[in-house]
Amino acid sequence: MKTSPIIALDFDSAEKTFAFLKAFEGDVNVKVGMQLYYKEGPAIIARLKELGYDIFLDLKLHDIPNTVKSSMEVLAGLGINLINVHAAGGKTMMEAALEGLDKGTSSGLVRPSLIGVTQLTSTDENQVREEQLISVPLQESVLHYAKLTKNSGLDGVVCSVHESAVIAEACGNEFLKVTPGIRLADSGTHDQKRIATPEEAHLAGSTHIVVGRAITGAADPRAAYEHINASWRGTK
Ligand SMILES: O=C(O)c1cc(=O)[nH]c(=O)n1[C@@H]1O[C@H](COP(=O)(O)O)[C@@H](O)[C@H]1O
Repeated sequence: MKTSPIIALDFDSAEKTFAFLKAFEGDVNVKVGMQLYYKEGPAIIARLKELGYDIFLDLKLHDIPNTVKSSMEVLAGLGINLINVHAAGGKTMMEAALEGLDKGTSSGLVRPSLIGVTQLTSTDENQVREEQLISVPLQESVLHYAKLTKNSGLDGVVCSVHESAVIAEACGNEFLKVTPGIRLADSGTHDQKRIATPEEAHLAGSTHIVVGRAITGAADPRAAYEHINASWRGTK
């Protein structure tokens, strides 16, 4: 992926997606999530690729190793740049995901980077304790999943900005820290819990930021993108 913000294309149709993208040309990173992919299927990926976008396919696979492996083999053929699984699926599942990607790209396609979702940014300390029955602090749980992801051979994690620095320390600067939950100081949090500004992401060492509603819901999405990009690069 380019080192620029990844715009979450959380739209319910190709029509709305391409209307939104008119302001962006092919020079940004985009994320296709479950809503858009389930609606439009692989065709949406082919169209975005044709226009030159770098693509994060965010389907958060989490199943038995064999199912994840064979699904990844199929998805690898789409020619995407980045894809994810839930780290909670475990080491064997993550290794199987990698195997599937390798198999699906053995004809010469570039293997997409594979990252593990640690704890969703919509999760807080209380949920981890009460609903997941995890007795260690949330940051420790995220760090545990980051190390497990690294030991499984993956390229990085999805985490919140709050955990980027500690993951960099344990897993290295090159290990991807892809951070959603990005909000400007004056915007609403919606369903996110572990939020941070683009400036904070820059300081914490996030390697990528994922931004949806702060751009897609802005009155001027291109201006919002430029503002966030400059803040994240530390040039503002
Ligand atoms: O894997 C993701 O992209 C993801 C992981 C996570 O922990 N939290 C999270 O918000 N996301 C995705 O990042 C995007 C954030 O959107 P906004 O909250 O609108 O910026 C959504 O498309 C989520 O599906």
